[in-house]
Amino acid sequence: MLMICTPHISLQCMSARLTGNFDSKPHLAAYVQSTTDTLLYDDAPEELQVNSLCDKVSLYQGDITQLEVDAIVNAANSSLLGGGGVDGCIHRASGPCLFAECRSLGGCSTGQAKITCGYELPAKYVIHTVGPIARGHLNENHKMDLANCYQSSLKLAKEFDLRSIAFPCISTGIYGFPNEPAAAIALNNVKEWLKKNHNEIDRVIFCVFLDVDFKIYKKEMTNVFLKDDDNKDEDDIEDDDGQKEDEQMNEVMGKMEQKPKSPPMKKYRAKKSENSHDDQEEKDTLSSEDMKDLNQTTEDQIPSPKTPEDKTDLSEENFPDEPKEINDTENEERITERKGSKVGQEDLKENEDTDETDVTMESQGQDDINRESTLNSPVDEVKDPVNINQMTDEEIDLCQETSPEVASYDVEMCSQNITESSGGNEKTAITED
Ligand SMILES: NC(=O)c1ccc[n+]([C@H]2O[C@H](COP(=O)([O-])OP(=O)(O)OC[C@H]3O[C@@H](n4cnc5c(N)ncnc54)[C@H](O)[C@@H]3O)[C@@H](O)[C@H]2O)c1
Repeated sequence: MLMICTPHISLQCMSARLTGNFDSKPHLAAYVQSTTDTLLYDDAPEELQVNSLCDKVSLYQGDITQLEVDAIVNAANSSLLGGGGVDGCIHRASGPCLFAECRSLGGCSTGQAKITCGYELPAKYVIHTVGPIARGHLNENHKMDLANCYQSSLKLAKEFDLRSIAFPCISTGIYGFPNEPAAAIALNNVKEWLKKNHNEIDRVIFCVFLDVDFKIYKKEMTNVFLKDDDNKDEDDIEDDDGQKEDEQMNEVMGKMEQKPKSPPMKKYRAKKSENSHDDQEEKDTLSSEDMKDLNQTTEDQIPSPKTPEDKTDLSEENFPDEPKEINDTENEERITERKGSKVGQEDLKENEDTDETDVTMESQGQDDINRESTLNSPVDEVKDPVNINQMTDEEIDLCQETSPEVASYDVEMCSQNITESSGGNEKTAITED
């Protein structure tokens, strides 16, 4: 059943139909999975008879930080240190521990993805990916980079046994990727991945924020997924048969052991060492490109306590192609608010000497920000991010309490590194600027 959840139906009544592997946290709106009836919206078309591939996808319009899924994807920038738009919302909603963990990841290249815990978010994990900066016009590299964002994020979801994932419209905001081609790339890449990994995930949610994206996805989703019914070719039929066998097998296996929903980081580590030969087999079949990605993602994903010299210098010169901050009136308020916190000062300093932003992108970014704020996006409720260096031991303990997944992750060690680095390179980097 192709699900299209719209704001007309309150999430509360929808969550009443919530089924499947989702923890029901009463205070959190949850995304809807209606298993029986057609879901839908006022001018709902006939019930959409679609093949099983579409049982896995949903369209949701709203704030991604509200979704109670295994992972939400963040449209981040290459520093992974937060910013505005969906990136800013996710960082604000998840709390200071997300910032601390991102800081230990050493940035992320365009088209790649890295995973962190979700901390105070209803989602268990955040997959940070960096989309291409298209500035309103497209070339083949932009399209490939955007496709890689979806592929890398889904690859991480599979590695971490995540069963549900929500994507925002990556790169279509301040990065200026045109909305329609971006939607087509998102839908087609998710479809191709689902064809090969049908049993690896229960739900992929396309979380749109703006009406323009909702209209595009509503139209495109039926085209991209319904098309399968008409021109199913031999391979697909074979795939489906193969998948049917897998499904039966999984059903039997499923009865024998309850699959863990999504193991916390620590378990993942144990699993990795036990079945390293499996990983090796998988690596043997992966292409060299995938190998690079896989190594890059798996080794980097598990934050291990870093010695001071390990730190990657996150100052601006290491991320030259990052578009500069947009300073419009709303942002100015936000910026003044953030000036109070040390983090705000650091980030602002890093961004202060920014060169001219691209006019198209700026106006697009500006429109996005204005539109976002008119949509009462959570961006309006800006909370000052607490600076990890100023966190007391109790706060750090609280971080670890709120997210069992990070029990083994030493926030203290990380904050110690940060204190040292802010005493060392970062200060130098800033004065050099
Ligand atoms: N530096 C800034 O002032 C600034 C401002 C906006 C965005 N950003 C962000 O811009 C870069 C990434 O650009 P991008 O176009 O990939 O991302 P983006 O600018 O956040 O836009 C991506 C999409 O997400 C949508 N969106 C915004 N808030 C939410 C939400 N709460 N839930 C769901 N969807 C939402 C937004 O409407 C757009 O369709 C990063 O640097 C990131 O920090 C920075």
